[in-house]
Parts: sequence; C-alpha cells; structure tokens
Amino acid sequence: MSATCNSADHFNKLQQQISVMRKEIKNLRQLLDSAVRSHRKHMTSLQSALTHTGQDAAPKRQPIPQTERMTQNSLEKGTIQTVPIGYISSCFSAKNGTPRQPTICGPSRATLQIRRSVFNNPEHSLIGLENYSHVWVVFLFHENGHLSYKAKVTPPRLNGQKVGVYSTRSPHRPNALGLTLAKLDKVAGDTLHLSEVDMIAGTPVLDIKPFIPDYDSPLHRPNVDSDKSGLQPEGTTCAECVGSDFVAPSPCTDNAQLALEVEGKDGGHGQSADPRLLNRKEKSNVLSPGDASSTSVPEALGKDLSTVLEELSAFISQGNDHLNLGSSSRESQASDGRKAKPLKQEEDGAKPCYGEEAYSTIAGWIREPPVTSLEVRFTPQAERDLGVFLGPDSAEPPGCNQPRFKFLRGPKEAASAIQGILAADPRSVYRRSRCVDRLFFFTLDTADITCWFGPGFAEVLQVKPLAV
Ligand SMILES: C[S@@+](CC[C@H](N)C(=O)[O-])C[C@H]1O[C@@H](n2cnc3c(N)ncnc32)[C@H](O)[C@@H]1O
Repeated sequence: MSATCNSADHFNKLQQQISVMRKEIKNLRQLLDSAVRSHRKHMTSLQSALTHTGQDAAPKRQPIPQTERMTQNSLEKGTIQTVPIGYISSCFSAKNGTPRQPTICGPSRATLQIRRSVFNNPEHSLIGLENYSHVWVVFLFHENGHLSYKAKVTPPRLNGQKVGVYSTRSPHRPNALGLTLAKLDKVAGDTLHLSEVDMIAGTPVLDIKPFIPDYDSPLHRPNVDSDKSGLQPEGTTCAECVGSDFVAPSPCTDNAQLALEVEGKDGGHGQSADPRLLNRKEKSNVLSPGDASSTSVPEALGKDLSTVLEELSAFISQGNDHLNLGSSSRESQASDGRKAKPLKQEEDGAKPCYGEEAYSTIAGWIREPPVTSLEVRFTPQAERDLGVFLGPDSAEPPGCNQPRFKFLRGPKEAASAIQGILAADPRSVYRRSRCVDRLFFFTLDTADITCWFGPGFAEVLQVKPLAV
C-alpha cells in the first residue's frame, strides 16, 4: 500500500518537474526567437544602410535626414521594420483549438485597440470604418515558435499530402504574415470589435483594410478572362466598330459588353460601362433570393443557378488552408460528406443570408462616389499611334520597327486599359482642383501616354513608345 503511495507521489513529482521544464523550454524558445528577430532586423537595416549609401533613386527636393533615408531605402528594397498598430485581445489564448479559418467559428470574438504610439488620435484612423461589415486583418504569426519555413507543407486537412506553401494558408511562411477576413461588429472610439477571427490573443496586427467585395471578390469583377467572356479577341472588331481600323474602346468595351450579357437583354450601346453599375446588376440578380431563379447571370457565366450559389457559398466560407482544389473538392469540405450549403443562416435564425452581399456592407461612396466617371476620347493621332503597337506574340519579327507591348495583347486591350484608367480619373484631388496645367502623362506597358482633361472628359492626345 505504502509502496504504491510512494511511487504515485514520485510519479506526480516527476510530472510537475516535467511541466516546469516544459515551461522553461517554451520561455527559452521565445527569448531565442526574439533575439534572432531583433538580430535580423538590425542586420537588415545595417545592410540597407550600407547598400544604399549615396544611391537615392528618387529625385528629392530637400535633403532627407539620415534615419528617414534609411527607412525610405528599405521600403524601396521591400525590407521594412513593421510597427504593430495594435494587439489582438481574443477569446483564444493558445494556438491549439483556435479555428484554422475565421468562418469555422462565428462567435470567435476579439477586440483591437489602435495604439496611441501609432497615431496621436487613434480614433481618427477608424472614422468611416463603421460603414463596413467586414475588415481584412493583416497580422503576424508571432507565436510560430520557430522561424523555419519550407517550400512544401502538409496542411492538416490534406492528411499528409504535401503542397507548395503558397497554395495554402499555412502560418509557416517566410514572412509569417496572416490575413483574416473578420466581421466588424462595432467601432467604439479607438477600438474595433470583431468576430469570426482565427487569431490568438496577443497577435500583433499590422494593418486593417475594409472588405470591399467590388474590389476583393472575383465574383464582382466585370473584367473576366476575355477568352471565357465571349468578348472579341484582340484584333477583331465588333459590329459597331467595323469600318474603322482602330478598335475604339467605347462603346465596345469589355464592361459594356458584359453588362449586356448580364442583363440578358439588348441595352443598346448607350448603356453605361461603369463597373459599379455592373456590380449593382450582379447584386440584384445573383444575390436577391427572390429573383435568383429569374436571373440571367448563371447563363452569362455558363453555369446553372445551384452551381453559382454553391460556388458563392464556398467562396465565402473558404475552408482551412484555402486550397484551390476546384468545385468538386469544395463539395467535400463538409466533414460529414454532405455538399456545402449555399445558404448561410444567421445565429438568431431571423436573417437568412444568401451570399456575401447579404451580410457584407460597404460605405455608400464606393458605389456612388461624389466624383463622376469621365468620358474617354482618343484623337485620330492617338488612335494611329496606338494602332502600330504589336502584341508580345505578334508574328512580326522582334527586330521590326514597330513598338511592341510586353504585357498587353495589342492595341485593343491597351485602348480598353487606357479607357478604364482615364474614366476613373487618375488625377489627385490637388491636381484635379488646383492645377492649371491640364496635360497628364502616364505610362502603360511600353507606351508613354499624353492626355488632357476637360469638363467631364479625358482625351488621349498621343501614344508613343516608352523611351528605353
Ligand atoms: C491556418 S492560420 C490562418 C490564418 C489566416 N486566416 C490566414 O489565412 O492567413 C490559423 C491558425 O494560425 C494559428 N495562429 C493564430 N494566431 C497566431 C499567432 N499570432 N501566431 C501563430 N499562430 C497563430 C492558430 O492555430 C490558427 O488555427
């Protein structure tokens, strides 16, 4: 009996000692990691200072202080010292058990207070954010434990199979950066109240950006791959443009064409090509539950409605490690083998949600900005200039005199790109409202473009090959 007690005591003591040693090892690891980190930072700034001494790339009006110059050079080289804007307080204190992706556990809540050391008035930095329902949180996997990373990883849900780290959401990556789409429940002064998070308490946050489906979701992008969109291939003309050598960007633009397809009726060439309007059309068609069956969007996408809804739902609830395995594997995401459900039900059951728009909101000015888009014109000279550019795969021998694009497929794609850039008015507010000089220059691929702005329009005057 007493021998049993003694060995039980001994066992307990040993266990206690092991747990103390484990804690010590953990502390030592953290110390080592932070020493390695600060050594790396130190080396990086030293290196950058050495490499760049006397090599300021950008012309500067005033001499820039040494420290600022070092920062600027580091930025140009892509090596910056990060400054957390705040640290996550969350309901998860350890990595174990923390959801692998935010969608797994809705009530996973967190707060983030913007630090006063970053802004004098941190609450000012959050003004306007309350209009958004979701935010991107860019953070550091500060508890990775070790700084090693490998080109191939084994995501838990792939059960031992290896894939490239960049095809996964693995925390173990060269720059240990995490990206989470969190629900923004409330902004209170300098603090964000979040839910649907997968970050542990103490996580350093580097940045916050509003989630804007119009920019962030491919479902909202009008410019789909031209091969799949049924658009005119480069070098061909649409019926309205026949007779002109130059394929003018408007009214045969990608956006306008797609808008017609999405609407499923002939809207005429006077229809707006504004992607914002297109987005509204998509929204009312795809995402309104009542109208869903009558929409022509599935037709425009070449898919049936249930596939569209399913893909929409799968996109929203991107699974662990977000492996792009295609729709068939997305179906298998549910652990019980059922297909992913297209509808998401809010917790209180009162608000069934049909896709991201139903539960994501954005500031009104994103879709209805106080600045109107511009009409874009090309002078005959500019049309001629652009018309001589060749695409990268042109049959003309590389040595020929004609200028050649490196990225754009040819004059039509370039015209469409120029149209998009200028219609959105690329000028700064200062330039738009104060500058007398209305000429505007920019480069696109291998072309140097000169244009000017008048009331409600932008006109391309000249397109020349970029001087090399
Ligand atoms: C697979 S990662 C995905 C994170 C993010 N959604 C992304 O895609 O970049 C989520 C896991 O990272 C771990 N994690 C969360 N916060 C962390 C932190 N600060 N340091 C290290 N690991 C963390 C947790 O174990 C969590 O399950």
